[in-house]
Amino acid sequence: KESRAMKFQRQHMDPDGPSNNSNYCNQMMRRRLMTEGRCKPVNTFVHEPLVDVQAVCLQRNITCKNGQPNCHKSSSSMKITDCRVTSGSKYPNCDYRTSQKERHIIVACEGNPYVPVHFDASV
Ligand SMILES: Nc1ncnc2c1ncn2[C@@H]1O[C@H](C(=O)NS(=O)(=O)C[C@H]2[C@@H](O)[C@H](n3ccc(=O)[nH]c3=O)O[C@@H]2CO)[C@@H](O)[C@H]1O
Repeated sequence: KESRAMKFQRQHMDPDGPSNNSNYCNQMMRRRLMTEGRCKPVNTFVHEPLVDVQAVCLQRNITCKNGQPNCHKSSSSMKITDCRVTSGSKYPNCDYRTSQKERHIIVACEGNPYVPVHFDASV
């Protein structure tokens, strides 16, 4: 069974990206298995080294969207790509808009080692 830490990496880590093509999200959402059963509506990929994203867990605690207190915000902005399903998207042909941004990321961390397990938001 996939651990939550590994699921976070599958869904949100792409250190070698971003590739500047408008099909990035259509390709990556499939490749990372987020178009099975349904088109995942929103997903962010982070284009920074894994160690830098793991280090976000060392920032002070802030409240997550779900009210839990185990979220942390990156101290600097990071290169990300937001993938958002288009209005014309029809499962199983999931279609995404690809938006490259530089934002602070907010992740939830859990476990020992205390590592990212959920992408909460970007600001
Ligand atoms: N505090 C916590 N501590 C520990 N665990 C926590 C905590 N909170 C949730 N989980 C768990 O995480 C799991 C999970 O998949 N949560 S999810 O909200 O659906 C993820 C969102 C995110 O993937 C994506 N999104 C969203 C915005 C954006 O900018 N970029 C972007 O990518 O959309 C998704 C839906 O919003 C679930 O098992 C839940 O129990």
